[in-house]
Amino acid sequence: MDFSRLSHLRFDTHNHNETLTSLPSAFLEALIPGYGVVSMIVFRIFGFDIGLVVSGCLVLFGLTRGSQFFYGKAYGLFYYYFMSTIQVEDDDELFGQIMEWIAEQNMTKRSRDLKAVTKWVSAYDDGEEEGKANDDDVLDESGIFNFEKWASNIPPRYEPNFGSDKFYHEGRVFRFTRTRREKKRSYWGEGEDQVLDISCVGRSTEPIKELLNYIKKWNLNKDNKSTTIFRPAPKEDRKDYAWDRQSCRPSRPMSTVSLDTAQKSKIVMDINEYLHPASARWYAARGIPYRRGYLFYGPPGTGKTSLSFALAGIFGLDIYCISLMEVGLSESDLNKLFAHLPRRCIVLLEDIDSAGLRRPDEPATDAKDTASSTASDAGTDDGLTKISKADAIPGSLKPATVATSGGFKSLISLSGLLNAIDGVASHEGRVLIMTTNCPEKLDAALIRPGRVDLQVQFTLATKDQTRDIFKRMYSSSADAKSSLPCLPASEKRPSSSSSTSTSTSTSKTNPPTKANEDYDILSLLSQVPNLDILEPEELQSMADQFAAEVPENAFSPAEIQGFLLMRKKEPRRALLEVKGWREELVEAKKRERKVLSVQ
Ligand SMILES: Nc1ncnc2c1ncn2[C@@H]1O[C@H](COP(=O)(O)OP(=O)(O)OP(=O)(O)O)[C@@H](O)[C@H]1O
Repeated sequence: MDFSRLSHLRFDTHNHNETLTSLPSAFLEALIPGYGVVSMIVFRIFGFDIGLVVSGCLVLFGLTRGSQFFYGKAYGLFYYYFMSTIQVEDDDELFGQIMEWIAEQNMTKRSRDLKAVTKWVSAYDDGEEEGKANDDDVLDESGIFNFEKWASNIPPRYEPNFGSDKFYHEGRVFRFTRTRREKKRSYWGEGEDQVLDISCVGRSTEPIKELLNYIKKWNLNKDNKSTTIFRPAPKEDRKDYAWDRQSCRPSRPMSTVSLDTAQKSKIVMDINEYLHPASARWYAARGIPYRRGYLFYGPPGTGKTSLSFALAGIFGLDIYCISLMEVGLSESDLNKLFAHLPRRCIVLLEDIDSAGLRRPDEPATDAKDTASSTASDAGTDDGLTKISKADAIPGSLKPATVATSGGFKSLISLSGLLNAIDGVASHEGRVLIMTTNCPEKLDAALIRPGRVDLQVQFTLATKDQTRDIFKRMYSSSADAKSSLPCLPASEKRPSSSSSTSTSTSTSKTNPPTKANEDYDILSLLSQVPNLDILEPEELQSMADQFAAEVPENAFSPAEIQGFLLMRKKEPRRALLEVKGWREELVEAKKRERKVLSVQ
């Protein structure tokens, strides 16, 4: 730029030969090298002064920038004095709910600037996504389910991109702003920290609060009821937040847990009464800590976890799972976890006995316990545990840091656990469920009334439970049918009342035409049967026959369910084969064999 040319520029009001256009020309000459030559050429060829056009553009540019500047300033002042805002951070449950709601609003539908999200989903999370995929198009030409093909059918979710936009709700205009914040490290790697600002005109946040309540209700009323499962956040993140949302499962209906009806109703009624808002006042008026604890005990696979999830579903509670065997989980972590629970929730402490919590002065009774006590000493030497409270059983609650199966050391002493469960800092309003296979190994202090209010026994399958499991497996109700995969249309065959294991293996359908080394496997696919549809009376009679073949209190519901799952479309085959399976299982249990030849 040749600024020396600016020295030629002077405001001479007496010189009328100097036109107005020479003023910007002199500026442009100084700012754009060669401008004078170009303007002269244009003038000579076209006969007009290019300076007029350029100065017009400059004035427009200046006006635009100026108005932008003043608009920004004015909006800032207006925003500051006449608008209200509520901010939501991305680690809050509300963030996801708002994004889901806003994704369905007109603002997102008409926007030309969107963010497509293909979310990582866990096995349980994808229930909702599944609905969006086309189930008929998930098998390849050989009839094999292809996950990539299935996943490619799921459309991404479109969300508003970073920035601002406005939307209307119930006659009011709101401003939605999504911004990035500095990145923070999370369990899954480096994640993006985002915030949402929802604003409205007016000096009250009331309309935004109403909107957020509306979104929460909208979220609740969506068809798919689900239970969110939380686990302790990874050690390095625990100073920021205690819990990590792990997955979201469709809620388990209570009816799918086979248990004595009286027992089920007793638990449901007890929790229902406890959760009622009036109960909190009742407890407070009597000086009783507002907490409720349950002990579910019984052999493995009898439905302890299943009932916990069904209860969470029925009461719309989230589940907070803690394993005392979690590596690195210290007593202060445990206290923090209990202190950071929401107002109402279920805390699930699974397999409490295998955490090896016991009084150190108890004699070791088996090999595992011997290992435990050895490690207990080692653990104490580490100085990793300390007695934080001894009010429950004075004097006797030394740290019980032990090694259990797998060689991990639980850093939690019995006193530390008791302190977390019902210490002064502990949370009120939660439902604590502890599960165990060996209640006799538990310390009496852990299950004393006040900590455990109701003990629920789970037994090996009774005749009723066996019947129930059979009926649920083969029920032809709409729900049951829709959850079963179907064969490609060309390979469907009518169900016949005489279909058995032999009929499926001899069924003649077109073998796969592809000549490749997988031929044998692929040809088996053509023999996969379709679900035998049973009339209710027939189903009842078969369930009775099945229950008559399975000895009472000998097998767990999980074992029976496992056997039926292998024949989930073939109730008749299950009836035919139950005897062989029963004998094999009884024999295996007698000889303490872990593997079965009939499954
Ligand atoms: N009473 C039951 N009713 C219905 N299904 C059951 C029942 N018991 C077990 N099952 C089935 O068996 C499987 C294992 O059940 P679950 O995990 O609830 O058992 P658990 O008692 O918690 O076992 P563990 O003590 O080993 O943790 C689940 O798939 C569940 O559906």
